[in-house]
Amino acid sequence: MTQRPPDPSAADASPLRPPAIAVEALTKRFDTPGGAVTAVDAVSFRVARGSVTGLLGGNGAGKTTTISMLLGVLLPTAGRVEILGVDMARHRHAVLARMNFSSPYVELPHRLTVQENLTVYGHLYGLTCVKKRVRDLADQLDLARFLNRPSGGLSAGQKTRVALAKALLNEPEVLLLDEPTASLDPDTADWIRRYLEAYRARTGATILLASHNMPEVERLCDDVLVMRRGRVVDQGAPSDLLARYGRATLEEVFLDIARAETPMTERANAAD
Ligand SMILES: Nc1ncnc2c1ncn2[C@@H]1O[C@H](COP(=O)(O)OP(=O)(O)OP(=O)(O)O)[C@@H](O)[C@H]1O
Repeated sequence: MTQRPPDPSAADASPLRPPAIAVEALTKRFDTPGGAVTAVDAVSFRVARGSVTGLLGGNGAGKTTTISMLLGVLLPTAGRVEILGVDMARHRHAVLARMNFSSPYVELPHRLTVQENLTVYGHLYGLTCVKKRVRDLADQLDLARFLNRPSGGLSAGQKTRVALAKALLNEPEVLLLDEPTASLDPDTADWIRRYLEAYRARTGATILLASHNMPEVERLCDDVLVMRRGRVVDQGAPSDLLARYGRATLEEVFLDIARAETPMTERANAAD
């Protein structure tokens, strides 16, 4: 496991290095019996290296579909994704070892124990000291007592922690997290947030985090992307969004955007 130097007090938006994530006109349409559904509609955004960026949006806004396309597990209908400067459509395998994800919607094989699951993934990721890495992560994420239990028999919160351990096996430079603290009790959720903060501080990793938990986003994120009906309708630092909407909390900003007929950015663009 290569140890990167502790990075960043701040995200690296240097124009000389490609951003961690660059997305251009990304679109996903699903054909359904009821007609085509445009889940992601010509979305463009960048995520700076070393940042923790929140991906917000109401149910069905397109967050999971976007993350799936960033991972390359879902093919875009149109548009382009670059991760760490690598075109995912053409050279996905050159960058997969440097990224990882966790999602409550992707379950690990139920019958395998936690230890077996993490070991299989460790080998898939080509780690050299799988046993030690699994032991270390089990210690860090307080999973040691679950290692010999079948993954399918764990509680939702325990599964979330195992999924995070799986996502950290290869010490990714780009970590995509879909609702990482969903179904965790407040104490465990707080512990996971501290873990992610420490992980970012130690490794300089970039984290893109879809979340419905606004205090979590305010605490963890340097930058926020807000999706609505498949489009990115606003982006900025939490403090910028609070100032722009004249609100005290991100929750209020979220409600303003969710309930607006036309979000503020679209109104501004229309006026240009
Ligand atoms: N495989 C699919 N086939 C058809 N429609 C889909 C498919 N996957 C997603 N959708 C639709 O695409 C839209 C975006 O879904 P997505 O899961 O990306 O939203 P989300 O922002 O992650 O929502 P949530 O917060 O509820 O998890 C929704 O209207 C959803 O019904």
